[in-house]
Amino acid sequence: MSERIRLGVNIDHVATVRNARGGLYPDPVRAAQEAIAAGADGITAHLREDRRHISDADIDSLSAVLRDQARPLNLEMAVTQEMLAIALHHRPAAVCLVPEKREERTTEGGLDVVGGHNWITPFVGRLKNAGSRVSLFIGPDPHQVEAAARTGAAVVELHTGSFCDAVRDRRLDAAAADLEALRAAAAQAHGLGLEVHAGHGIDYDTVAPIAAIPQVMELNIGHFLIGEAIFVGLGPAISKMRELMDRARGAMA
Ligand SMILES: CC(=O)[C@@H](O)[C@H](O)COP(=O)(O)O
Ligand SMILES: NCC(=O)COP(=O)(O)O
Repeated sequence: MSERIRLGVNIDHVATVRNARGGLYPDPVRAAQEAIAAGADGITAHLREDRRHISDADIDSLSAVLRDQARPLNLEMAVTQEMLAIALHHRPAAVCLVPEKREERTTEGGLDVVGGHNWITPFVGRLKNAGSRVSLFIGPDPHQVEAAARTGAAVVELHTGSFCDAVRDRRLDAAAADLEALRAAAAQAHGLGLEVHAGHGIDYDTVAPIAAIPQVMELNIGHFLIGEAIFVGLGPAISKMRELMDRARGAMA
């Protein structure tokens, strides 16, 4: 399996910069349009309960603009009634259910689907009935993968944060173990009929081994690309990430 791997660009941290001063600049919608023009296959935005970056107005605008451009919005959200109502209103192409803790700096772990099965499953059903493709953001844990398949979700997005942190910190044994866990979880999920995505903390140094996992069909990458855009521009940052993804995939063929 060496189909072209999709790139979803997460624009949360364009909104972080905007919110640092208030006002409207830089505009996440413009970032989404420039990301699409640079080759992104879709846009991911995380509407957090505390609205620390992406706002409800951003989601309103992104929904309209991406629908007009026939590009998917992947709305990341917590499993709450508030977020469900927002998702049912916008009916985005994709919804990714993620865990949230108010005190966290960023998403720390994956969704506990094993523990939350009874309330996650009907939540998935409501979103599917509204026409959204539902993804569950989970760690590369075989029990979580199996539970995710039982919810009726179409996709699992594997949390790559532990692997990326280990590579950054040069903890090579931990990185190897994390990569093996990602590979095993991807194969297991695919075998259960789930589409496999991956994301969190991916940068130029970590994208290749993740993109080389044959079952992975989409990467969602944000913080690093927005940071790199400060130095080289969003388009060139995305183009380089795209090239690294395609090279990793091509090496598999
Ligand atoms: C789920 C995930 O890993 C990210 O997409 C998430 O959006 C991270 O949260 P922040 O963007 O707030 O860091
Ligand atoms: N789900 C992962 C995502 O959308 C982007 O995560 P990051 O690259 O901002 O860490």
